[in-house]
Amino acid sequence: MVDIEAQSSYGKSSSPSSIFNKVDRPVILKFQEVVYTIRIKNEGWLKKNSDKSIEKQILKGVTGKVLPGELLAMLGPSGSGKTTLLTALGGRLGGKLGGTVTYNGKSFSSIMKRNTGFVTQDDVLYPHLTVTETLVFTALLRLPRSLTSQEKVMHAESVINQLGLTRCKTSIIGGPLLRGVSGGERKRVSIGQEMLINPSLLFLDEPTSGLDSTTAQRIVSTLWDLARGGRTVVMTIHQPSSRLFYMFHKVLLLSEGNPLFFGKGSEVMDYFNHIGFSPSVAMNPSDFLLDLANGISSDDSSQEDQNTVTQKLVSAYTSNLAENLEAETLEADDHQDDISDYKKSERWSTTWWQQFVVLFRRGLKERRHESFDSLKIGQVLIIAFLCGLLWWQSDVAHLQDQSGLLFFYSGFWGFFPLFQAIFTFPQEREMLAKERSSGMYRLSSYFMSRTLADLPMELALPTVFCIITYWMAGLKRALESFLYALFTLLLSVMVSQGLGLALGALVMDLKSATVLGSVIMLSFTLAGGYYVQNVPAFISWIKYISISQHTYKLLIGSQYEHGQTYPCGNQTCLVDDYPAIKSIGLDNQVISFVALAIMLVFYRVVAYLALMRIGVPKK
Ligand SMILES: Nc1ncnc2c1ncn2[C@@H]1O[C@H](COP(=O)(O)OP(=O)(O)OP(=O)(O)O)[C@@H](O)[C@H]1O
Repeated sequence: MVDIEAQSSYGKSSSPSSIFNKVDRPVILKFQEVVYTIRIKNEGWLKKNSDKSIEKQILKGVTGKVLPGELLAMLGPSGSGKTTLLTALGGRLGGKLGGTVTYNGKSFSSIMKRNTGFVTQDDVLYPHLTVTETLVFTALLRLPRSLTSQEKVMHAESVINQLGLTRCKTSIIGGPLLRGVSGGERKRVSIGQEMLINPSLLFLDEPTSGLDSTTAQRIVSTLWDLARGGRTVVMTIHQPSSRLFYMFHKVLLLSEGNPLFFGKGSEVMDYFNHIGFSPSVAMNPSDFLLDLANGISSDDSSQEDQNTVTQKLVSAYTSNLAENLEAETLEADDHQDDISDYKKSERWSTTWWQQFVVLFRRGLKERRHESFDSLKIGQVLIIAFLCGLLWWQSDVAHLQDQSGLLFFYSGFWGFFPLFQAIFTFPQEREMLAKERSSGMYRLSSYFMSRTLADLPMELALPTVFCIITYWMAGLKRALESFLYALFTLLLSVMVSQGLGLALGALVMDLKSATVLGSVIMLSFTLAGGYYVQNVPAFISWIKYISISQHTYKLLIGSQYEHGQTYPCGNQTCLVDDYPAIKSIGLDNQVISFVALAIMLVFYRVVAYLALMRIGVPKK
């Protein structure tokens, strides 16, 4: 693999291709009568007696056509359906979508998906990676396997240069609590990630929101240049300045899901003038359009109510524009180049192994601060030394103390990895959804890399803990017993980690997953055979799935044998008769190994299956 920072000087000397070059396979985007309905649950105690759910129509028959080289801006007030339509056109919307959307006359396919760039409203980027690292990792994952790693790095460098990111290429992206690059630079990084694949179709959800007008202008100019290279560019925008407005080739105006205008940006004012709506004073066209979409006519004298204005605009659209648009979208395209000509075999740009290696390296880089978190390491070391001191050189004469230490092992190393792992997938949800919906990698390569990247540190900490406490506390002085105890502990850590991964992936909400994790692990601990020796029969099943029970049993097995005695009062007693050992038994160590091994696999399979729903539109 290439070293990203070492390779980053490539772009200076050579620019392999410009992102503004012509695309090979232009795409004509057509959408006819797009209707989208959702079901909203009627929740709350006040609505107890009403119907369980209501239907809400978000898009009410939107039609349009965008040609290669055109930049379409979708305007409308907040909640008018812009993002919903953009997501539908980008092939990322599940649920009840009516009407037809075609790309060069074909429906959306996985090949089309790989030729589509989609920039979401919120920039979903890793905060601890630099601009160069972000784009290089994306290039390594998204560019075809026919290119070498060095060529991919050069390509990323050329995108950095062309999007004007050279000045901040070594800065980290940053996040809410971490200072990084500016909002405009972050947006350009998001656009750059999509430009790497040189898409024929580019969708952007409010790429200028939150930016000053000069930065917004720069971004729209970039999009305009990208469109000029034969791309079909569709974006949503809230309130563009008049400078920006005249850069749009086409404009779609929405109001509560109804189209009010679709056509050339240069003709929009004439159209509204023609149907009797014109601004009373010279104003920014987008302000005027938004007023109209909100049902506010600038003609103060009429004092019409907002619904009447909207109704008038909707019927004017139906009688003046709808028919022509319908006819236009039904026209056969003389476009011969078909996106489906792409080789069907290349569903993924890179091999499974390449994806795994890149994702593994990216994971290590992004989480190096977490893995080597001094607070986490300090916490484990302090507890290890405290345990060592509290149980200092206890021997079998203090069987109760020793078995208490073993039970503490199983409890502490049940909870600790569980709570580390619970955060894994909820924290990555948005990134996974974004990258999976653009067909960047297989779920299996992501899953393996994500779970394995954390493992070295996850296993190093219990190993250090065990080395410190085992010898300080004077547990059985035999290498064999030490290794047995260490192996048991590591196995148990991996099972608890798996449970944390599964809960995080299933619930995808940190608060609920943490509560659920605490309840489950506490139940396992209570049923571990230490506190309650005779678990009632009707709840005895919990023993079989309790991580603590199996870990405790194996740890006891590593220290004591049948028939071994210990001094109790004035006499000697059998360890077999010590209540906590008697209740869980010294036999059937193998069953506990098998049970833990099954749980190790089972929880990971559950996590994997739960992740399959992320980044895939709901049916
Ligand atoms: N899954 C959903 N559940 C409930 N409501 C939804 C859902 N999806 C969309 N909506 C509703 O549909 C309407 C349109 O949403 P959308 O995000 O498309 O609007 P928008 O025009 O992009 O708004 P904004 O400019 O504020 O981003 C909103 O009222 C929104 O609340």
